[in-house]
Amino acid sequence: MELNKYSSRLTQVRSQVGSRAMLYATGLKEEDFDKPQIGIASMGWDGNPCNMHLNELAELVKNGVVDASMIGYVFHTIGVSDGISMGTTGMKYSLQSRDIIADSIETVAAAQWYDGVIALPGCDKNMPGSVMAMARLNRPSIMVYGGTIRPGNFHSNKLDIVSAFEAWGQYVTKKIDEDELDDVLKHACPGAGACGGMYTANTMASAIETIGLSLPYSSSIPATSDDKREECVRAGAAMKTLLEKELTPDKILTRKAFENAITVVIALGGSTNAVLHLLAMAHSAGVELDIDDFQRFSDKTPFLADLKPSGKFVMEDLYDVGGVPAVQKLLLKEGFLHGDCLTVTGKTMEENLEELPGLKEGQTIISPVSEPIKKTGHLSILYGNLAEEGAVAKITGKEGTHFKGTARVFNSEEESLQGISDGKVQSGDVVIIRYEGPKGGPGMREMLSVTSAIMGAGLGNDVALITDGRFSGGTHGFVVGHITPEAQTGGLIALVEDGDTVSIDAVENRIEVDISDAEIARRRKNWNPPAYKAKRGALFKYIRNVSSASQGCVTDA
Ligand SMILES: CC(C)(O)[C@@H](O)C(=O)O
Ligand SMILES: [Mg+2]
Repeated sequence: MELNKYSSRLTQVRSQVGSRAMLYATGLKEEDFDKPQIGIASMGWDGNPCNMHLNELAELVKNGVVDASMIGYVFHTIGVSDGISMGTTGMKYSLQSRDIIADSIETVAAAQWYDGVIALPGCDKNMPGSVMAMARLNRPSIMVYGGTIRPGNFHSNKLDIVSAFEAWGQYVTKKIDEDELDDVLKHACPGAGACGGMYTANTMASAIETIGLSLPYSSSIPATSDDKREECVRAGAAMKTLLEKELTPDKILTRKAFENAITVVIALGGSTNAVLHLLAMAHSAGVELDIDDFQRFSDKTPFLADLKPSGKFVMEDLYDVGGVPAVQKLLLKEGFLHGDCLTVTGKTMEENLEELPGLKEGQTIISPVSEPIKKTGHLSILYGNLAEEGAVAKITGKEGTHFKGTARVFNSEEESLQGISDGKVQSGDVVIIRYEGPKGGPGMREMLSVTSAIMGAGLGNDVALITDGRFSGGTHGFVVGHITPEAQTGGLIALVEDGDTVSIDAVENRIEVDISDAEIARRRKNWNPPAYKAKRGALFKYIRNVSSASQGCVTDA
């Protein structure tokens, strides 16, 4: 069988003289022209711990590709560091970077006729962006996750990036001083790797490994470990198998595989961003999935993992007790997963797991299914007059299931942070942060600075926060995001005023503001949508193209 189905369009067609001349210049010899060509998409760049080691890993991937008698071409795409841009207008570029990554990998691989793609992503948006491109291209593909960061150690406390955000809340409320704050910042991120708790990067890597597009353990192997380097080299041989079996993403990205991913995200207590990203990945793959599917699986999947942000442990700890495959093995045994889904090993999930160990005896990170942290999932899809097209809540149970309070309205993240510093937010308030939606923000910033300030200020159990923006995987507390329709497009969230009563019911899955129809009509008459915040450039294009949060914020609908 010919493995160079795509690249042969350049290498085997006599008239493609320009192609052949230029390929000679890249170092190919005559005997290389019938080898498959693999595009290696590195999201490496120096300025972000999640990504700063990826170019080096890409060279290891290339070695593995060459060892398997194929040609490897490393190319690059962009990234945004959520951790670095958080709390600033820079974060408006974060979500759209997912679609730029997808577009750029699709562009290079399609234009250059690569026979397969191996992607090396690190930070949050890199993983879904890579998979969206793989689905669109539908050529054999493997994602090698850049890996999780190790925890920082300080006075025998395990620190991570969220420790830094929460330290700020402690500092402004005078619980720690300047020196203690500095110590946290200096120790929070000890090297390369994506944020260490079950935050968005580790959530998406776990979801994608479960879907079957990464080799087993990819999501839990730490970034700086020898195991990660070894995984990179192994990807070449795995790619060869995929080419031989013609195992394309459409055979892996099935409805059942997405159901498995949702189940694992819920068992692990993963980021609310998984809702957006899995919807977008399903859209690229042509798989039917909607936000209500998340409720269906949340209703029947137990929340098991004592991982940060709501728990104690980090991804490296999970790796030490068996990693994501051991969690899959438990869930498969208990009947929560479809074992017959194909993966990039060329085998099914069940076949992969047969050869792999289960959770280590005596471990305390993953609860048994009979004694979960919470019987049902932490993700809820809420509806009501405040979210006629849906909203996503993260309720781990520690915060309770109902909240009724007084609206404290802010028209941006900055306003809300100022409000908290000024002591405007008090126990019993429902903090509303609006005009932060996909079009209004634009770009649905993550409200991690705000939720961490609330936590750090000790208000975590006493206030709720709702927004048409989104949350970091590091956010915990009583929070509802992705409110759709967003304020910018006239959702009722735009008409709420200070002092209104808002109720959130995470049992009945409702989110309502108590205003009469007559009052709503009166307020609506006086409301005009504010001007878009971008008038040209990338964010303007984003505003024009982006779909709602309930549709995954895709830009090609
Ligand atoms: C900075 C974080 C924690 O990585 C965040 O961006 C997330 O979404 O989890
Ligand atoms: Mg993020």
